Amino acid sequence: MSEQKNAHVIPVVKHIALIAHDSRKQDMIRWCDENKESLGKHFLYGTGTTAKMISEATELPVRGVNSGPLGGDQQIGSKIVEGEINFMIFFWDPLSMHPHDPDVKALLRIATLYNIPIATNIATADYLLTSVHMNQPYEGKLIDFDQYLNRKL
Ligand SMILES: O=C(CO)COP(=O)(O)O
Repeated sequence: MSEQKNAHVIPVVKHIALIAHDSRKQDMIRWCDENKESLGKHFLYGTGTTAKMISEATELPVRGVNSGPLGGDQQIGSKIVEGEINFMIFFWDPLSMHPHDPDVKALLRIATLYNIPIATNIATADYLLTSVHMNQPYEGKLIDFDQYLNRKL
């Protein structure tokens, strides 16, 4: 076997945050289900309820933080600042107000500031997931990589 074949293979893996407001959760679940194979290559985070619903519907492992209204948006924002998230899919609700609107705005602000690609609808999420950047090996900080490989979330 050639040396090349024995070379250590680095898996293609990015850290993606998945977040959806209630009126958009079904869109998020459907999109995740349709893209299950591609998403399965990446490490997924989500706000509490979104993460739970995606995991239950698709069996994709999604590491949940708190629910959005209970600080989940801020936790995701903090992970962005720490360099732990590469892409954000955030299906926010453009038709209603939320009690944690300042947190939503703060998350969008911090993701913009840190140059994180953000998809707020299915069309853009499709572009992100099929982008060459999504499919380049991860070069940044990898957290809990062993856990990721074993899918022990
Ligand atoms: O409110 C949210 C984002 O602002 C989403 O939170 P959940 O995923 O917990 O519903």
